[in-house]
Amino acid sequence: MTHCPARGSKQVPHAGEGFTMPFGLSLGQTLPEQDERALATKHNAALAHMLPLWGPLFGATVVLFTLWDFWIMPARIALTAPLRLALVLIGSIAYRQWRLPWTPVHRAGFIYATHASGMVAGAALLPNGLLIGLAAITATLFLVSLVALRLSTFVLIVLPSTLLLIVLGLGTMSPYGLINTIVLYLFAAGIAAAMMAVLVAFRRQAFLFEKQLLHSARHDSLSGAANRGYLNEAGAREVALARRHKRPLALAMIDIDHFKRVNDIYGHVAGDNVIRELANVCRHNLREGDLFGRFGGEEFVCVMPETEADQAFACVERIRRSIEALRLDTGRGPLQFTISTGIAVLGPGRDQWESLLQEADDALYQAKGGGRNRTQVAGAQPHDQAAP
Ligand SMILES: Nc1nc2c(ncn2[C@@H]2O[C@H](COP(=O)(O)OP(=O)(O)OP(=O)(O)O)[C@@H](O)[C@H]2O)c(=O)[nH]1
Repeated sequence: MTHCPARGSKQVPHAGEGFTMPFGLSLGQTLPEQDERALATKHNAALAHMLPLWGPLFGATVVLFTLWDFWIMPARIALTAPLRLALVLIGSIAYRQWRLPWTPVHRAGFIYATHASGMVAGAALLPNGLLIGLAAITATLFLVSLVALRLSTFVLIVLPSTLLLIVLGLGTMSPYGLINTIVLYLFAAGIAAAMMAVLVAFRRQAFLFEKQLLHSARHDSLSGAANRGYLNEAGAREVALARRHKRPLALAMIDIDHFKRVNDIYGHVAGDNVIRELANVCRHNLREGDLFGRFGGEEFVCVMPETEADQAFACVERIRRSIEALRLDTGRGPLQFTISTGIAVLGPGRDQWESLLQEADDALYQAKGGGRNRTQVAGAQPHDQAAP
């Protein structure tokens, strides 16, 4: 048995420190690896929605630029138009997923790189064209700040068109014009990269807020366990999965004995501490894949996938003995308490969430009737299972 906190009882992890900005934004802040991955997945999904808009957007810029080429130098249109068209066609490969292992970030990056390179290459064929090309890729550069989540991705996306701008500028511009162009371009790229950093900080903050909200909506604030709504939702899912794959699953319903008396004698603050302590002991004894939730006032439910009746019994008995050995300090003297538990396992006639709960509740009732401070497995002989 591992000692990882059970599911349904996890706390929201804090993000790594970063440089704090106005609005509480933290630049350079890092989230735990799992959260970074979840954020990237969300970002990719949003980008996948945005990608179809890029086609008409870039298509319109290419048409505008071709008209511009025609106006500036009609004689060169036979050169510039096919060049731009070729790069646009290459870029349009990325509008489809095909069967390539590329994410929407890769696809958006590829589209930007080919279209921006098309703008630069076409512009270089016109007199003073690179200046116009510079303005065009500067404008589209800001799209990259929406796409990239890391500076390295940003650099990788803008690198091809940047290199092309420098190489073609070396061949077609005066040194003075080239330096001006590069300085202006780097300035724009720097602003776009800074925008990217701020947007990423916003995204991380929104991600954390959403996660905290979701955690509060699903968990009980006193014990930190899953609340009844989430317990029912996640528990029913576990039962359906176990039923489908014909895997064992055990459900334990734990109830504090004579809790009303605890409240009456030691007060409600001590009663609340009892609930917290019980939740801590359960969390400590359950597996990471187990689900732990507060079913009602002083009643908790543990859903243990891949667990047979005897394993569930051993686990619950460990919890029961730990609780029995606890001494809590209260203003009215030391407090000891005990628990009773009913266990039900997935099987014929109890293969639904509700029927399992009912079985466990009946077994709990039996445990209470048998004298409390004991564990009862549904369908088993009380004397086999009861605590000595
Ligand atoms: N301190 C505190 N008390 C609670 C909380 N939720 C429920 N209770 C109390 O828990 C008590 C439950 O009492 P009963 O349902 O009579 O059960 P019991 O006294 O534990 O008796 P048995 O279950 O038969 O052993 C009630 O007095 C509730 O007010 C809570 O969050 N904090």
